[in-house]
Amino acid sequence: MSLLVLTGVESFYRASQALFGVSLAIEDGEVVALMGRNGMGKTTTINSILGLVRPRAGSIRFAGRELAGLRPHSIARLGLGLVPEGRRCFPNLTVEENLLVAARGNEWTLERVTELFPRLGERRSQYANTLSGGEQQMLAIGRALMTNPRLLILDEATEGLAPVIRQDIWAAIRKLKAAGQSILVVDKTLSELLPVADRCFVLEKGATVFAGAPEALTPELQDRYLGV
Ligand SMILES: Nc1ncnc2c1ncn2[C@@H]1O[C@H](COP(=O)(O)OP(=O)(O)OP(=O)(O)O)[C@@H](O)[C@H]1O
Repeated sequence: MSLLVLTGVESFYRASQALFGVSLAIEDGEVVALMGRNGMGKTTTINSILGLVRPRAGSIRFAGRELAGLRPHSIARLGLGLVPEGRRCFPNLTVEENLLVAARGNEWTLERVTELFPRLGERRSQYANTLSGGEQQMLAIGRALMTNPRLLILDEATEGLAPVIRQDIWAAIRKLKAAGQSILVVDKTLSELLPVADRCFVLEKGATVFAGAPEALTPELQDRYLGV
């Protein structure tokens, strides 16, 4: 059984339709890339999975369960861990407190997160608002992992960060993949994303227009669907 399956999802913001038929599937342990130019519906797809936007048509099944009608907190509890665009941590809690308040389950611990991101270990008693942008992003990923998600969702996790920090984050994503973590990634850095992805889905105007292995996403297709 697939971990996550979207079939013909249509979502709206009030009267304005944003998704016109998004279909995608993620198997357990896969890293899946969700791609497309700005405004094509990637974040709306993620919001639809999480129940933050209610689809009006189509189906979203997570671990065999239809998510339609469930509230966002119930959906999150089924095992979805989001790292949102623009990293949200508690500014007035320390790194350690930020991680501990997110903890649910016992596979991911403070120790494991700080092993993945040693910088967080070095700064464990620092307040989150004193961290650099990259460190806050690592903390946001650490917080999502502390919930022990069956599926980790990264929405533009490397956007706007210094190159050396982006490399740390990609290295962490590769380690998570090697550990068998299922991940849905939205990111514009194709040179990092394509080698780590098992499968890619490309959205155009709110619909899935490509589904396949990263090797099948030829330079021509990249140009057609992702070029500026
Ligand atoms: N809160 C909102 N209210 C109304 N329309 C919205 C809202 N959020 C997004 N949209 C519209 O929905 C469509 C899809 O946007 P979405 O943010 O999902 O795209 P995206 O692929 O994630 O783009 P980006 O890379 O810019 O984040 C766009 O036409 C956008 O203008």
